[in-house]
Amino acid sequence: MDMLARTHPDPRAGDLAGFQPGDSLFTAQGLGFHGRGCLLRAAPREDVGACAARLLAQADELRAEADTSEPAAADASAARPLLLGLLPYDPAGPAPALLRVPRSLRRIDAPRVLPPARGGAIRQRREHPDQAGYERGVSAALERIARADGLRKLVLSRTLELELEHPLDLPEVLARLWRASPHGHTYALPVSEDGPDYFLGASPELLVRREGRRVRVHPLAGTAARHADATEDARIARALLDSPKDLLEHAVVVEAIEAALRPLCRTLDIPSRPGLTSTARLWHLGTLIEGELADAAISALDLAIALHPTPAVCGLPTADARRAIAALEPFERGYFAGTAGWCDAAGDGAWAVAIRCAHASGRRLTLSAGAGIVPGSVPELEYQETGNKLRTILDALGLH
Ligand SMILES: C=C(O[C@@H]1C=C(C(=O)O)C=C[C@H]1O)C(=O)O
Repeated sequence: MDMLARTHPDPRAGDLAGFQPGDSLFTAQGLGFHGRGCLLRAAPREDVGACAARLLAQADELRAEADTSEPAAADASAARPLLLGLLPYDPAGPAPALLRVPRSLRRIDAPRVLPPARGGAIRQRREHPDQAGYERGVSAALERIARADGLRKLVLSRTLELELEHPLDLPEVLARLWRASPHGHTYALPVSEDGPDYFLGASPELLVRREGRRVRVHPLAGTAARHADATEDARIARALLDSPKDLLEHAVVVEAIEAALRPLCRTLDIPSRPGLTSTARLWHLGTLIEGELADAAISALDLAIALHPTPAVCGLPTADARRAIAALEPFERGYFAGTAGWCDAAGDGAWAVAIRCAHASGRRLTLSAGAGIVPGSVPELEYQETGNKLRTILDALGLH
């Protein structure tokens, strides 16, 4: 019985060369899950938490049935059913939550495919909104915050729409993304039934990881562009650690995460000041928060739902920021600023904030990036910051 095929028939195990349209990928800290096919999936509009529990319980039952009729699995890791998922920024928006228990799953520990030195070419590009439109949006956001009716921060984003010479070559592009950020989270999930549309990216930001009762969250907020000269780069990093505007942007995120986690944890360790996290192009303020769950029944996905969206991608208070973003951004975020990750039947898992990403549909690609707006934000600098974030994903995709 082939209800839960244990490994892909592809002989090149461990190699992304076997990645096919319709497959899913999520990697975190050098460990990747490559899923193929779909054994079980969420029903449209089903409650995400309840649905995940139902899918994993069903997958467990199917595994138990398969166990009685099949020899023991060669890959012990496959014995625990696991779902790969992508949740949209707005749970009430048009993009549905995607949760899938893959028909077969394998663990891969390195991309191995060698991407060519040069990537794909861009035929057309359009910024939406354009620079003037984005900067007007930042000014309008600052006015809303200055009204002193409660809104303290909002994250305003923009998109870059591209038409490419050729559709993305997925194995190549995923290897490129993974290599570009080996310590981050590389993800690629099909957003259509048969797999031609993908949402993919390489996020430096961990929304939440759960291992048993241990919980880890690593929010990033507050950004500065890096410099090629090492002395200047170090000066920029020190200045970021002392920037009142960036410290405020960051503190708001930590405050919201503490409010969400405190009731769920019996211990919670929150450093009093942020540290630094770097990517190839950017410095970020980051705070590593660790805790111990009060109730081991709370899964990684439950935690992701409780935390999402943090003010790193939305704002504070959340409901006010959501409304302001809907009024000021002239596009639907879809899966951008949502979360991508995995969860197993024991409740363990990891979810990344879905940023530094692209929605790919044939030769069309939509990239999105946002920046936190607080008192002291300067419209032109926020435009540049979102440009640096967009360049990160363009570089990682090998586009020029
Ligand atoms: C919203 C994005 O990034 C988030 C916003 C940041 C900021 O405003 O400084 C930094 C890291 C991320 O939490 C993005 O990359 O699009």
